[in-house]
Amino acid sequence: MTKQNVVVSQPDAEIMNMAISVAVANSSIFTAVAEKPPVGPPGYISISRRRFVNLKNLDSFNGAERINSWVDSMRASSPTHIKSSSFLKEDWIRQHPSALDMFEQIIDASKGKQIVMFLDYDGTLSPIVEDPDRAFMSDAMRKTVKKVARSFPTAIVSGRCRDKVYKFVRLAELYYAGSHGMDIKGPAKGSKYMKGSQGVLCQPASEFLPMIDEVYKLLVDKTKSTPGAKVENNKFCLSVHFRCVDEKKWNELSLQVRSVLKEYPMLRLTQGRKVLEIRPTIKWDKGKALEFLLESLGYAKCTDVYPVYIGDDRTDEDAFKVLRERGQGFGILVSKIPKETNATYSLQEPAEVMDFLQRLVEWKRKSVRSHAML
Ligand SMILES: O=P(O)(O)OC[C@H]1O[C@H](O[C@H]2O[C@H](CO)[C@@H](O)[C@H](O)[C@H]2O)[C@H](O)[C@@H](O)[C@@H]1O
Repeated sequence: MTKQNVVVSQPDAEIMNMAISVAVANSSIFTAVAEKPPVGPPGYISISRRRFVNLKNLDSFNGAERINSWVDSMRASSPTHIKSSSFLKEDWIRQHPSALDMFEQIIDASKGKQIVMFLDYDGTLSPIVEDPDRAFMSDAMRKTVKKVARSFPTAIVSGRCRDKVYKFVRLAELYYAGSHGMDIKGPAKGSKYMKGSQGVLCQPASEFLPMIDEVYKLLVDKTKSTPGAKVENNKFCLSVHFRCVDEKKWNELSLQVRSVLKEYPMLRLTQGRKVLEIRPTIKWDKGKALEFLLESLGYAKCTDVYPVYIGDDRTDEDAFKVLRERGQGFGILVSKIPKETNATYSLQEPAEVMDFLQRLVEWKRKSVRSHAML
């Protein structure tokens, strides 16, 4: 990495045509979409804004039906509503076996390859709780993640804003991709895997900051009449929490969100666990963040890399899909209930995630020791 900041040209007026420059050394992620030779400083690659914004698939705000379908789907995927038959569950587990049960096979497949770990935060490293500000991770989990980071390059990939997730995790040796990957920073301590990576590596949505702040204020104001509603500012995206809102009021809350967002076609909605996420309509997600980090670590074209992504939410599916398409490594979905997923394996809850990570660290320790004795 020669330069470490994403440079984005002028805001609003020509938003659809402007170029975005992203600092990536020898990048291949962006070259495929680059229309013109770089116009930014050396070390930056320019991407046409027209290409960067996913116009065809603009998941932008387009009506009450759409938002109602989000709410219906949020309702349907809530564990309190799902009564899956034991047959369904067994079938699902056959298709997505427990990563703990498959541990030996996983290790065999990773032999001779560099494992790179990607960990989602909420619902993966910390249990889901009512108050998003109190989603603490246990000290035991923190110690485990610290050991993981000593053994393999490790990144936290979260929908939360990077600073906030850092405050929960408090490990300076990790890469952090906050705001669903729209804010990536290297380890504060520096990295043995990527020299000079302490700074911000990628912020592809920085021109959206003023808009996100504006919409945050509007949403706070609009939703204050709905008891239990909470709007969280995740810097490059926003979360509107439904968890503490009476289910009878979910439609009302969704309509409040709609009434604000209809004025902002450059923002789109995605759905998480009892949360609607509002984010820029750029083609960037946790999958792109994973690719960016692999590339930055120098593994873009390596056949001997083995990325492992663990996550519990819909937004993690983008990363699972990338791994499936690359045919490298695998995803692990954290879920107690059968869900459609691109992950290969499953784990039931954060406690099982910790077991899996501990086994991985232990295996690594033993394999380093046995190599040293050769
Ligand atoms: O990508 P993640 O790290 O999983 O972040 C996704 C969202 O997680 C948080 O919300 C979720 O967890 C809360 C605390 O357990 C829970 O109250 C909420 O219902 C869940 O949706 C976080 O607050 C959001 O901002 C993140 O986008």
